[in-house]
Amino acid sequence: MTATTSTLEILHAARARFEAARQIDMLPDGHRCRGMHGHGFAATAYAGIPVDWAPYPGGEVNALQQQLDRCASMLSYGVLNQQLAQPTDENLARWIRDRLEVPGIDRVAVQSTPHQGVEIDGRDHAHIWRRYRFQAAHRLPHVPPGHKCGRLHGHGFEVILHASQNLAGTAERIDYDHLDSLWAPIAAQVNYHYLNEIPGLENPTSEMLSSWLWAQLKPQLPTLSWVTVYETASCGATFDGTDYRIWKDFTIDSAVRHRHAPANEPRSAIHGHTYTLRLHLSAPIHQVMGWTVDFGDVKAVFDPIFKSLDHHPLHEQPELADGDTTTIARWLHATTRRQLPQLARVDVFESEGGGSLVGGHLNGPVLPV
Ligand SMILES: Nc1nc2c(c(=O)[nH]1)N=C([C@H](O)[C@H](O)COP(=O)(O)OP(=O)(O)OP(=O)(O)O)CN2
Repeated sequence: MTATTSTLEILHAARARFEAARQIDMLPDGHRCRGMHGHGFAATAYAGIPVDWAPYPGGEVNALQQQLDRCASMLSYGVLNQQLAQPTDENLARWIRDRLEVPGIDRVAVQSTPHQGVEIDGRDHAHIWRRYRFQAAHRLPHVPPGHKCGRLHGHGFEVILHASQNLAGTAERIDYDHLDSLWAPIAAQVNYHYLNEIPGLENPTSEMLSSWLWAQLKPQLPTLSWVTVYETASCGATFDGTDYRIWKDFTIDSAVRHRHAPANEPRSAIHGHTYTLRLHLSAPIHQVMGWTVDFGDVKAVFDPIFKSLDHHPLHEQPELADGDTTTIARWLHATTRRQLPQLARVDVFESEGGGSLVGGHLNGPVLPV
């Protein structure tokens, strides 16, 4: 459930890490995860927290964090089977969700490794995802002369395959392993290759790559819900079979204080964060360029706003005086949309996974931060 202000949806987010052991007995004999083993888990909760629930306006993310930390501490350095019989990622996410004493929980995600996880959405559906890497070269043949992406260059690309399926009663490893088996022939085509030489990838933007991957995979994986392509660590595209979305991350190092925090709350004093700002844009694909909006144009348009925030005291700007991530994300959404009407959503994280999401619609894949 999201909190809504006129046309905007707002989600607060928090993440907690915990180390724990588990064995998953329902897996077939011989499977590596049948034996006792351990993971460094990350749990993330997203909630549209109603006004007046947190101890002070602007304290929502911290209040959610405390709740999530409490749940994680019940699991930390323990054997998960003592809490739940089949501690798959999906079951863990439900277990945590059921113990969060927070109104407006929208989704809960669990990552068992940096490369895989499950998210339980507001309709109780499970979305599993798994991340793959490949090394490849490309050039964008239609960009204007002098554009750096017109030159032959390369990336360590990352792809996340998201499948929407309810794993209840089935073995989680079948699904992760199934994704692996579908990815293997694609990896053989793209890894250590020049993408422009692959039929269908003559203009290999992130957008074109995401829809090309979708076309390869969807017939074999009807539950495929999104394909996400990271072109670099800070930008990429997502395709859901119909619509494209891109995102671009920015990092700002800024000071802040929470105006409404009580004096005994550390956030009432001047402090600071290395924030991650993630701008999501949604637009029809340009038929020649093969992209929605050039990442470079997003950077150029956002640059003055970026410069007004980076290495500045945010709370000294009248619109940001409250100092919390929701206020910052709302302001960024309003201010940036005037210059970039394709802006669909803004995420502001003050810590790993902890922050606020603001936009017209907040559905879509939650990308690991
Ligand atoms: N919408 C798209 N825009 C751009 C794409 C694309 O696929 N879709 N691709 C490129 C280039 O190939 C390029 O490699 C990406 O460059 P850039 O946007 O500059 O991203 P960086 O991470 O290198 O930028 P930083 O300066 O590190 O922020 C261009 N545009």
